[in-house]
Amino acid sequence: MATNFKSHLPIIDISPLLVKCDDSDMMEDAGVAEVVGKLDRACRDVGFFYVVGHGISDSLMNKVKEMTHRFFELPYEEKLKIKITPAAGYRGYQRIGVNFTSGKQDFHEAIDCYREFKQGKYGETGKVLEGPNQWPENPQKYKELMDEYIKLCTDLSRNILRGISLALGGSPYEFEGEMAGDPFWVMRIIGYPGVNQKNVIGCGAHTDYGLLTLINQDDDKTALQVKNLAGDWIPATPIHGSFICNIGDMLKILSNGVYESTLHRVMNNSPLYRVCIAFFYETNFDAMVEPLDIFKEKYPGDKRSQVSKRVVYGEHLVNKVQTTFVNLVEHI
Ligand SMILES: N=C(N)NCCCC[C@H](N)C(=O)O
Ligand SMILES: O=C(O)CCC(=O)C(=O)O
Ligand SMILES: [Fe+2]
Repeated sequence: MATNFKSHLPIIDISPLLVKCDDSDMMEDAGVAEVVGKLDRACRDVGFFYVVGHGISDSLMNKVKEMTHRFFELPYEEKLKIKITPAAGYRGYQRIGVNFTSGKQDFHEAIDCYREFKQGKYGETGKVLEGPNQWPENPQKYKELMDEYIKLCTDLSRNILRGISLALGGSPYEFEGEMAGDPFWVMRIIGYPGVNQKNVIGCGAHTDYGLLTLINQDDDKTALQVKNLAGDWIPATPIHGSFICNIGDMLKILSNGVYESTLHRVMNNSPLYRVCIAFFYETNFDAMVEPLDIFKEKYPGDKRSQVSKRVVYGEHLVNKVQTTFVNLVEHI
């Protein structure tokens, strides 16, 4: 695990990158080069970092969390109107205890959303996740708000990945085109009830499945924990207005193992209800993901580059979803 940090996660102000991210020669800008250097260190050493200067307004970040609190406060019957089922493409609301990580029940409830796509577009594999996202009637305009948020998160993720692509020594566009020019995305809107006992596992240790994750979490509870090289769990204390950004399994493979996806878990050791909106930016659904030639050439002798993995992203995702919700299948 590429996490040799001791306590804090790095904080990166990416605004210089965003100013230039549409210029192909962005690396000539000193500000961009500095951001790229920081991204490289953070991705090599930690796999997790805070992003500030990302251009998504505080008021939108907050509104997304406020609306989410309002949804989870609704009575159970109300939330169950948009219940997750295999027939609904595993989209919708799941009560506490439905989600499993490594065979254990997690203590959270959530709405799961996936990018929508045309029936049949991704064959048999894609069928598992087909269907429209399910949105509640209340709070009103929740869907509209989240649609706007998803659009901004998609653009932001692509732009951060341009920096990461440069950080690996590639062009800005190694994670576009055939690999991720038509990126899939996943969004989990998650609620963790407050507890009065320690060490209740809100979400068990896992790595994320795709390229890059953007986490928008409540400011006043520390619950997300990241595992370092020494095996300690380091708290990812909230920083107001920031995203926590972390590397997923597909970026590990594409980078030839130079950057790794870091284990993390969630424990809301607080009596207060915590929400988190996790946006997962992924490759194309049908991308065959394997180490990119450019990174195999650049990092041939690297010990960590023994990534022989080759996986179709959509299959990786569907496998994970079916393991996570194995108990739902019986209730169709
Ligand atoms: N789409 C992503 N990355 N979701 C991460 C969820 C992690 C928990 C899930 N139960 C699991 O077992 O992985
Ligand atoms: O609740 C969080 O802070 C993170 C959740 C998470 O790791 C995930 O859904 O993949
Ligand atoms: Fe995660």
